[in-house]
Amino acid sequence: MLINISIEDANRILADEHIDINIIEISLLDSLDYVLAEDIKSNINIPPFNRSPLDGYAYRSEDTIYATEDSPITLEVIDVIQAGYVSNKKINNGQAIRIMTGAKIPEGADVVMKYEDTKFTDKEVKIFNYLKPQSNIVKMGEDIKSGDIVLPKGIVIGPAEIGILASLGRSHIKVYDRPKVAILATGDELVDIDEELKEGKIRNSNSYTIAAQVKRWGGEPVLLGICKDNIEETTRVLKSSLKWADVIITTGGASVGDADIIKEAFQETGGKILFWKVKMKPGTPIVVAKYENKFLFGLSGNPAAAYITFEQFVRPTILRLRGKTKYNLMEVDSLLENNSNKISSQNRYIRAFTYKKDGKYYTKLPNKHSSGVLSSLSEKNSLFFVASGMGPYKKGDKIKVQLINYLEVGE
Ligand SMILES: Nc1nc2c(c(=O)[nH]1)N[C@H]1C(S)=C(S)[C@@H](COP(=O)(O)OP(=O)(O)OC[C@H]3O[C@@H](n4cnc5c(N)ncnc54)[C@H](O)[C@@H]3O)O[C@H]1N2
Ligand code: MOO
Ligand SMILES: [Mg+2]
Repeated sequence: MLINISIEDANRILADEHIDINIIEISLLDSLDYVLAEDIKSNINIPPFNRSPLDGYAYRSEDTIYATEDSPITLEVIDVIQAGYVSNKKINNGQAIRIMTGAKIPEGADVVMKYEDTKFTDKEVKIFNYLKPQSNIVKMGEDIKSGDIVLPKGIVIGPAEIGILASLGRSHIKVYDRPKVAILATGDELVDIDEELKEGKIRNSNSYTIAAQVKRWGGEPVLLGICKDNIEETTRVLKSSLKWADVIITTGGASVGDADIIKEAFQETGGKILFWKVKMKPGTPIVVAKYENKFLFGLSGNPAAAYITFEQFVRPTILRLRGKTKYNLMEVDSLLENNSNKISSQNRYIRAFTYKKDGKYYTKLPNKHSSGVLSSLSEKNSLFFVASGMGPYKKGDKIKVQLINYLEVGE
């Protein structure tokens, strides 16, 4: 078992683990934010015909070569085409058809002039200037050509992709499924949110924080409730969850206390421990195991430690399980707003609020930092990483922060 490893090694070990991704078929609108699991090829041209981009008149360009402001050319109007309809008339010399935006260009016409630049009656239209052939004609296949791979496998489905799929007539598509994530709180001291608080007890907040983080990154959280610090009971719950969950996250019992049994429980399930303890604060005692193709994350019981180690180590795994290939958090250069007097003896992620003003990012640190304090994580959107031995920092120092809610956008 690897113990007390660096943050980089922990990330590398996790990234090297093989990921089995499930593919499901899903209805179009439900596919928002899923990753596409098939190449989408078009079997039609879009638009499927040459069409008018304007409300105006379609005619033959050659008829109007000599049209000028002072000496307009008059054409006979032989039909009207609304969008969605076609004309069975062919335009000959000296003729025009009144046409609406989106309608199919009639046979014989090679140009469209908008209403505003003409003078017209029901029977005639006057053209005052010459337009080259093909002016104001949207070509068949301008948007999508038949045979094109319009959406490649691996892209994230957003509103535009949903529209493209709709235009291709796809009501169902193949996507990578969302991982099912079982969440278990462990600790004799825990009661659930609707239970009375007796002496020595605290409420289980971790399960809810973690479930919200899982949801935010697109996993499907399933709360397993609370387990006592008992290895048999914990192992039993883990084993039954391993039958259906892709990921199990526990909180508590990860350290060296008498009742800290998570590492042993992971082993009892038959899982292989990938590592235990990472050189960082908060969250040092994280334990990660693999059982077949499933991941088990044993996070510290301390609420801020669980929150931060989730973002560093669990989030990338959830995103990979959803078929995403980009999963690093966005990092920005920022200016520190307050002094941070501590010299860090260990690598440390400090919770922070980062905002933009006049084109620059600024970062404010809260007063409370302890790994047992959850309240000061409220409205924090970033983490200031301080490597071991670094600091103190003062107001105005240039720092780098991770934005917790945004993924890095790369090529
Ligand atoms: N002798 C040592 N003691 C500790 C060490 C160490 O290296 N040597 N490491 C400390 C560090 S760092 C951390 S972090 C914690 C990790 O603790 P555990 O993962 O074993 O978690 P617990 O002991 O079960 O609980 C810690 C703390 O968190 C509270 N807690 C637990 N579950 C929840 C929950 N679901 N919701 C809210 N709060 C929860 C629990 O009551 C404790 O206060 O160990 C240090 N000790
Ligand atoms: O690593 Mo622990 O999470 O700081 O208290
Ligand atoms: Mg403990």
